[in-house]
Amino acid sequence: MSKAKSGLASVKRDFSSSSVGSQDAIPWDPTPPKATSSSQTTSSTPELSARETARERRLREIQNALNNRSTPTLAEPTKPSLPSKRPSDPGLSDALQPTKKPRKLPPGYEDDGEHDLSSRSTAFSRNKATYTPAPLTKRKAGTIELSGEQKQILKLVVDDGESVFYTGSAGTGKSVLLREIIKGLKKKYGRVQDAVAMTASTGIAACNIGGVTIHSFAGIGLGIEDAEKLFEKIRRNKKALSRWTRTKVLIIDEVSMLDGDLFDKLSRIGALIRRNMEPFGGIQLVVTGDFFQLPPVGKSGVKFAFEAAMWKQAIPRTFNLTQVFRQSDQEFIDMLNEMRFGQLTQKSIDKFRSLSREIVYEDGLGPTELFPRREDVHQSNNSRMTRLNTEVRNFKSSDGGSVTDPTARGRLLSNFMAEENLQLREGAQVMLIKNMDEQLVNGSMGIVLRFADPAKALEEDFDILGETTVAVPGGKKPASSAVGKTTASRGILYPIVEFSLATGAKATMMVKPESFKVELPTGEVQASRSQLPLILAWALSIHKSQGQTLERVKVDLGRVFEKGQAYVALSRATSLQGLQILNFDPSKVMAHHKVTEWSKTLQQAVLDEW
Ligand SMILES: Nc1ncnc2c1ncn2[C@@H]1O[C@H](COP(=O)(O)OP(=O)(O)OP(=O)(O)O)[C@@H](O)[C@H]1O
Repeated sequence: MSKAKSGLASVKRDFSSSSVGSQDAIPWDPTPPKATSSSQTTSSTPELSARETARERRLREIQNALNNRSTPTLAEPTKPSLPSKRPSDPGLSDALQPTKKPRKLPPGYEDDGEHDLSSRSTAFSRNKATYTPAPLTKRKAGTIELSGEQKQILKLVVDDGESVFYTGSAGTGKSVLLREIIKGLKKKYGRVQDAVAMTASTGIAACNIGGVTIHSFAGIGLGIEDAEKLFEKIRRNKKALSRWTRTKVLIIDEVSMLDGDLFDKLSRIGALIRRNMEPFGGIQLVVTGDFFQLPPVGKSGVKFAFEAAMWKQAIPRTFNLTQVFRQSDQEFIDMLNEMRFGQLTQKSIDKFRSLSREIVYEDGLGPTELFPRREDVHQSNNSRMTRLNTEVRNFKSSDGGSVTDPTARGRLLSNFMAEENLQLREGAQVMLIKNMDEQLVNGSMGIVLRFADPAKALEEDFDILGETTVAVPGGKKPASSAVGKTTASRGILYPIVEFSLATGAKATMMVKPESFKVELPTGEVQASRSQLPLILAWALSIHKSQGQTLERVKVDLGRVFEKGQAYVALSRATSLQGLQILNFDPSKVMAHHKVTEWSKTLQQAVLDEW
């Protein structure tokens, strides 16, 4: 086998643009598109669809402009008194603009020359910037073309069965690649029971990939005892024992938060159970994460997984993804990379400081404020809700699953992004927490326009997102009761949300409940929750924001206390224009010295290998 090019030789290249291109389009389908969500819009009323392709939309806009009429929206709010005014058609003026200077877009994006990042009007005056959201970039709807480096790792893992650790700075597509790897492995192993174990260091990260925590997979409880004692414990747990024996590939996501001692214990346990003295008993490992992001929690002296005695032996190959997808502005990418390595130049410090201005978003959709503490998140969201002064509607989740112990169950359920009690009001700013189709993805932001009865979809002309079981508005039914299907929901009012898409277009949809699960490789659902796939999004914890891509971000660095937190928070933003930073303090953005040192040795090791 030809030796794969290890990106770690190019850790330095992180500071500049990367160039790996890719030829073959790989269809990207995070969750199967709901037949209803896309097809309804396009097939039932194509001329009114807010979800048509960007090109169709532009043609219609131009046609409308020529005919001197405004663009119709999918569902008009019944109450015109929304909290803020949104332009009827933000793309219209662009249509009439002279062609802008071409700009460089990262591979994976398609530029037809019609849109220019610089065309977003961000006028700075007296420490205030006005931001008129315009189409950001045009990405091929429905497809993400994996870069060359992503494809290379995919092949090594799926085709060649190699154990790998791949890292990369924020936004380099680690999660996108992991989803492709999971897809590929599931296809490879088909029905082989327990073959692919999808785990992560924390519950939230595990939920994001539809898996379980590494603790839960391993059956080690808190994992405090030594490996031999834990081995005895697992031997008495038939299910855990069988998982360890059958697993062919163990995926560990967000490894930066995994404790180094635990890594060694797991390796030893695998060897003991499988009677194979190789690390992890010979199980193929796929480990990913960015050690410059959040560190292991709950211990004073942090021991990172790369400090584990078995780390190198267990994962002989390491790769560094270098192509940043989340941001396309090279200045911002460079600033984030400097920050990641704790090497901020004065120029970048000045630039970060200049971002303290308030940004006025002309479409009324405000930034998401990121806080390190949950209390601040609740307080911020609650105070914004109270200001709305519209009727509160409570959506209570319907929970289930095989874990019955209330504490254990509560802990599992608390990892879901979906709330047990979701309170919404007309005008509430919300974020979608599930990939629904190509355009409405985890992280899509919107505003609740009104509440309506799904049975009136045809009459009132709106589309419905999410067509599964029903959460209980008002909490009238017990939380554990599994309730009926869509047809049984007659009379229940669900929110109609106007989403702002990455293309700059709007999509107005009714949002219905979706199910969220913590599932073992056997298919056993440990905990499940049926709830609207929405959360209030004026504020979010940095912890929950990990993995998200946000176009409008506000961070007060004065509140940040943990290494890596500032980097995670700022790197969620897609552009400098959509980022506001209060109390910027260079000492708050320092990388952990162990991680910085480790990354240097890695670089050297790979250079030697070359
Ligand atoms: N090959 C690609 N082509 C186009 N867009 C991509 C590609 N890979 C990733 N992206 C996009 O880049 C953004 C960041 O991707 P992703 O969340 O996978 O990065 P990440 O490395 O996991 O980031 P983080 O470490 O910050 O969580 C997402 O919007 C994703 O859709």
